[in-house]
Amino acid sequence: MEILHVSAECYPAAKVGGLADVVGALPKYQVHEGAISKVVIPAYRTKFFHEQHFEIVHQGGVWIGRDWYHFNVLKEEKNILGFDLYLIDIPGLLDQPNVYGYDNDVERFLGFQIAVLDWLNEWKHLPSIVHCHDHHTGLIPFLMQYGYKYSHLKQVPTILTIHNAQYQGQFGWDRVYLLPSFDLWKAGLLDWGGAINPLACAIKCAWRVNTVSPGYMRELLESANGLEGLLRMEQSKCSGILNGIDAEVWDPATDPYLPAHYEAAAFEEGKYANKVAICESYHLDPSLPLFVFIGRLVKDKGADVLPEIIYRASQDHPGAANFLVLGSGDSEITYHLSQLQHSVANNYRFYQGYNEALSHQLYAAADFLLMPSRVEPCGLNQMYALRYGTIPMVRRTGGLQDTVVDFGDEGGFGIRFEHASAWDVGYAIRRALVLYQDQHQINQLRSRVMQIDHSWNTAAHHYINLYTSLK
Ligand SMILES: Nc1ncnc2c1ncn2[C@@H]1O[C@H](COP(=O)(O)OP(=O)(O)O[C@H]2O[C@H](CO)[C@@H](O)[C@H](O)[C@H]2O)[C@@H](O)[C@H]1O
Repeated sequence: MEILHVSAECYPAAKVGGLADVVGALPKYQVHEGAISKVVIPAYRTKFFHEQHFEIVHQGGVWIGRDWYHFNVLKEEKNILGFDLYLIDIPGLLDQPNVYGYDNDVERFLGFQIAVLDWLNEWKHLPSIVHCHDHHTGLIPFLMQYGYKYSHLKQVPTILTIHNAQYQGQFGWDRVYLLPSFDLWKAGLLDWGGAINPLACAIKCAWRVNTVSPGYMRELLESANGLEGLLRMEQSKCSGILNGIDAEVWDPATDPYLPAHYEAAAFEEGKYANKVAICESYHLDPSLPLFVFIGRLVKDKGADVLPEIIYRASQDHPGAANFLVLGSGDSEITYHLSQLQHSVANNYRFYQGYNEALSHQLYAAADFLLMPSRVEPCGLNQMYALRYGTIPMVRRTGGLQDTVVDFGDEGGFGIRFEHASAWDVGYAIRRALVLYQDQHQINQLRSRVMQIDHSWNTAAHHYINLYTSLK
């Protein structure tokens, strides 16, 4: 079986968030399962692009409306990720340092998709599956079915994985001329709500659709940023498969970013050494419980309530806990988090920006990880926290609900709350502080959570079963 994953991100080549982690790990585990799994992403000008070696395996040209671009398909030479990685290099379109955030993102990702299909058209054999991730690749299932140039690819099954249905990549019909010619009788498949909607189009045209947790799949049928009705209509081909984590990259026993290593059998000394290292760097008292937040600073992650949560906790329990936030995103949230450093001077630090090394160090150093997400399709952070012996504190939603059981319930190990409000999270923090006083109990929980297996083994198997059902 040969699978081609098409995505905008893949760790470590290009990462903005969890999509990269999934596309950087799932194929590796599929290779372990005996499949041939390949990944193709755009050739952004990232550190990885400059540092690795590539060979050109295909050359072509794409029309985006009236503009013509030459493109190269590059293959990473040494197979350092454990699977074949291909980059679509389109000078003038994709040769930028960042993944998203340009005025011409519509043209950039259209160019990427068209180049992938043009390249695929030239393969001497066909892959068994084309697996598309999120809206940046959402027009591929449609074009494989109805694009005149790609009739050769009609029989290849397509899968869409929805990592986040909030983002759909819509653009106006005035730009339909950017697409390669297709059967106009099928134009309705591109449309949702009067615009071209790549995510909606993929939900209609992919052979199977899945989300990254069963809980999120159920939620989307009720509320999916306008796509709930469509998902209900297509429900028979939809399912939820819980993400895993790359247990080789995320392993406190070997993680190269950590100053001290540890494992479940003997974690206390090593985990504490990581906490001391972070507290020294950030001038915090290591004897206090450390609460961290890591993630994109957007409302969906509940980041807008963090300032109030932290301020209130510092008022209700003066000098009893430390907070450290690592993130970047919305400018208003960033401003409030920065300002908070003046009012909670001794017990709160804010690292604004993206820092992969620091994120690993924080999962290891923290006692508690805060995730007040309003929307969380799966969430990887809570699984990384568990692996590093850190107790996750999560809102009861999506994949968080599927992976974290409250320690007050039978077999539980985390802290759950209902609402992304300062009141609810404040109560959860109160419970965490009481738990922290009982070092025996918290150590038992830490030891237990470190042993939970969230590796990709199970999920990789589910995906292979899904592909096999399409043969
Ligand atoms: N400032 C920063 N510095 C360093 N690292 C940072 C960082 N901000 C975030 N990260 C890292 O980015 C990843 C975030 O992953 P998530 O799954 O939580 O979120 P995301 O919303 O991006 O993904 C979407 O896709 C994934 C994958 O399917 C789903 O789990 C999720 O629910 C869905 O919203 C983690 O590896 C985290 O450590």
